[in-house]
Amino acid sequence: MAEPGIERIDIEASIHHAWSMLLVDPINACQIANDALQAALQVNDQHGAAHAQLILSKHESRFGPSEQAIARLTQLAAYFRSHGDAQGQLRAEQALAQIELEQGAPHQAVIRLQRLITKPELLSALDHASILNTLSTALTSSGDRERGLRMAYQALSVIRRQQGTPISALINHNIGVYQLNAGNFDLAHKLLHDARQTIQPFGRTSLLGLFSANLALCLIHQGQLDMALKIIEPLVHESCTNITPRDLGFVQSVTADACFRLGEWSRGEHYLDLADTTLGGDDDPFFVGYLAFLHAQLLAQQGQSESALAQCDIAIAASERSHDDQLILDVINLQSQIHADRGDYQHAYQLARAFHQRYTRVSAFANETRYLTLQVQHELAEAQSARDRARKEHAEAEQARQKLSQLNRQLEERIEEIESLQSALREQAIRDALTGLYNRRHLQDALPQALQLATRTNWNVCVALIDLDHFKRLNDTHGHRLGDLALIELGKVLRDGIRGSDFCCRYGGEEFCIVLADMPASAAQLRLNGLLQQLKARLITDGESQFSGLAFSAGIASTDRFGHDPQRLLDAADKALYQAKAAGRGIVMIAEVL
Ligand SMILES: Nc1nc2c(ncn2[C@@H]2O[C@H](COP(=O)(O)OP(=O)(O)OP(=O)(O)O)[C@@H](O)[C@H]2O)c(=O)[nH]1
Repeated sequence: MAEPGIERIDIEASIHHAWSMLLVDPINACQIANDALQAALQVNDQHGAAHAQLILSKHESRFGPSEQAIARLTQLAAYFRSHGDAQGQLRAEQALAQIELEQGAPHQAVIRLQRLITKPELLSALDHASILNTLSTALTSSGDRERGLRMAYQALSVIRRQQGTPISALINHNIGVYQLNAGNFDLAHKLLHDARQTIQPFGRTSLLGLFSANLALCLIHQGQLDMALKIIEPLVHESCTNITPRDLGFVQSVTADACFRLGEWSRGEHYLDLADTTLGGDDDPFFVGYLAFLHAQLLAQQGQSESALAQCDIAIAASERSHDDQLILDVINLQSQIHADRGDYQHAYQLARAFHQRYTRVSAFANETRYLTLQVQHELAEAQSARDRARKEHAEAEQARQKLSQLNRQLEERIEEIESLQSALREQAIRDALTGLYNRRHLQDALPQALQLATRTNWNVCVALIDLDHFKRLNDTHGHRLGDLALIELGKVLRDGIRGSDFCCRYGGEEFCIVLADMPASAAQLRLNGLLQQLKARLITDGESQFSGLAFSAGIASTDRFGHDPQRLLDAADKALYQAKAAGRGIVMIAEVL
């Protein structure tokens, strides 16, 4: 059995591909969707199957019986809703709105579509633009032309980064049709021409038929009949699989129209017959009106004025329903001509006046539309530049914020560096470089502090001065290097031999000082004697010479005898040290008050 993970990716990719092709190459899109459906059913992928069916149903709604499509799309919309698939639901509902629109229920379509865009931020640009485009057509069909136009331009602004795509062509085309109906032929020509150019590379699709038919209709209104025929006639014999019956019927009708206006009556009649067959039974008011008008032209030319006028009445009624002002003007004009040809000048005159009144109204509307178009474009451009400005400001603020936090980081690093440098310097200032012990400067700060603490805690503190014996001789005999090593060794013995709360420092030269807290003088003497023995036992060597039996003399002064004045204690300890030296060295003496 196939690996389900792999099938899932294939199905998803196929569905995505089919969606993107549905507009321009529906036959191929359906083939791909069908394959995806089979694959999805095989691996029991309900989600994939539903999306594939959605594509097939959408196609069916354009090319096949709509009742079946409605039933399937309704089912699919419910399925997507119950499974929380917002995009699936949206696409199914949009397809339903499209059918409602084609079935002449634009109000219903408007309500459905407006529900779909309540949260535009959740839609992809393509889905959003597509819904706005359908909504635009639905609004225009329901008579709200102004909002229809606004929606179309809004759709265009939503996909402004995807110019040249089929959907942008579709939107341009719809605005072109809008301008065509309003009587702004130059603007309509440009939009329809651009839309047709965009869609042409995709081959002979239904869209090419539709866009060409509207462009040809525009050219007819501009009086460029040959050009109109040149564009539309080659598309007339499309097979029904590539083009929807409505689009094909429209192409055939416009071709007939161009022929009639060129005076090519039998050629036009042929195309009108084709259009009748293709559109037979379609009750869309636009097609009903257009076909009736074409028949009226032909009948009038054949001298059957009564039948021609009857067709004109049908055409007027239908185009009033489809809000097609241009067709109404054409029909009134034809009616007037028929009456004039029959010698009924009174009727002809009345109709000419009606034409004139209507024409004035339509022209005013065309002007209003031009103005509205500019206004909408201006509003959208303003909104766009406000959005761009806000985005730029946001980006600049973010950049500044990042720069600031980078500077802060650098500053913090610098401060840390300075602080560690300062503490290294502080440490350096109170440390003796040779032995690593504190130096005399530290003693000057630390001794008064230790004595102050002792006053509060009622401890006895001993200050001991220690001086190496016969150090000069050692230096002279073994050299300064060994002398240094002897100092380092004594430093180690002292540091390792005192408690954590005590401290020792190099007082100067070969002299050291220890401060022992919470200790009577006799205990300090005992401790120092122990250290003396340790030192004596150490072998001091620099690799070349060696020496052992190094000794020191020491004098101890305690607070219980000399009080808490640092200098008095140091002086007393120094005196005791002197006495130890005098007494023969290698002795630890306790200073006594005389
Ligand atoms: N190698 C070395 N010698 C030092 C250092 N500081 C002081 N000295 C030497 O220590 C010696 C001290 O000599 P003296 O003051 O005469 O004392 P002593 O030779 O130890 O004799 P007594 O103290 O009387 O036992 C001098 O020769 C100094 O040069 C040092 O950092 N390294």
